[in-house]
Amino acid sequence: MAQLIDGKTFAANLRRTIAGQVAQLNRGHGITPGLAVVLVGNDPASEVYVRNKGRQTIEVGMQSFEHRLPQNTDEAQVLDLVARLNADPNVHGILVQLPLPDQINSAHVLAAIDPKKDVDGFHVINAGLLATGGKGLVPCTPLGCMMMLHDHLGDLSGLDAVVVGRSNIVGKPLAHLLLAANCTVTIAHSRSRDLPDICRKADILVAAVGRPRMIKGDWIKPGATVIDVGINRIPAPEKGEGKSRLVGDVDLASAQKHAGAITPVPGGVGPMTIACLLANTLTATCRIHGLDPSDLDAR
Ligand SMILES: Nc1nc2c(c(=O)[nH]1)N[C@@H](CN(C=O)c1ccc(C(=O)N[C@@H](CCC(=O)O)C(=O)O)cc1)CN2
Repeated sequence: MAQLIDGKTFAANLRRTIAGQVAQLNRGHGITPGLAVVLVGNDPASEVYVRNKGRQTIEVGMQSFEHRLPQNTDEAQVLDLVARLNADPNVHGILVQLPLPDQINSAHVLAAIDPKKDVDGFHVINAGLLATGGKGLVPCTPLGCMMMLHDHLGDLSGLDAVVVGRSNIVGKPLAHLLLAANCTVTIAHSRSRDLPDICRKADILVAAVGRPRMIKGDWIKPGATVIDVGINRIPAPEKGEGKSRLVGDVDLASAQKHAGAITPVPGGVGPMTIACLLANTLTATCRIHGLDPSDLDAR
């Protein structure tokens, strides 16, 4: 039976470390990191994520600035807010919660964020720095996946990694991070031919395709480490009428019989996303103030 990689505990430990580093930054330099989160509209899942981000930001000792705009906000209004946040010296990190309402072009908004404050790591400058081995800000979910992989496997050099999914937010940045860690990386997707066979070659299998329970146990190499990034809400009539449950992109029950270790959904990669957002905010704060984040005590 596969070991379950506990993202909740991992994230809690990371937040404890970050809280210590924030206190250190505050004591030593009089700096308090500030994170601004922009939520446009009333998507129920986004509401929950933004609330959790605000709460956890405060818990680690950072300042939280929450900006809620109505569903009918136009692009110019969001761009105006981003410009003000770019110029605000108390704000070190800016995050615009996705998805945005249809009338707003996300690419325009993400491009308007100062890359130094882009704690989501979605700006093309940060994407380019990641692709070319530079020192930018790395998207939170892939960063969390790498932390869990290093913790579980140590050195990843020479391992075969298959990433199923090619999004700009997860699949592509994670492929770059795995490559930088000396893995042999294959990016596959829903249209890849012989997807089960491609997956069976993986020592590290990452599922980020957005299709509930698509990856079956017999697609997994015995003993492989499986990272399930999927967050899919499916109907759960057994819990009562109109109820739903969260499942990943991997069929956990069958995967557990083949994998060596696997991240569950919920409780795997998800909690690491917000913890890594806080880590990125700390990194951004240090860099903006000309400090080296690695000088902070990581205990
Ligand atoms: N600007 C961004 N927008 C979005 C991102 C992002 O990284 N930046 N990612 C997702 C949503 N997201 C954070 O924003 C996020 C998703 C899931 C979780 C999480 O902890 N999931 C839990 C389950 C929570 C639940 O019960 O619903 C888990 O997997 O255990 C945190 C953050 C899209 N938008």
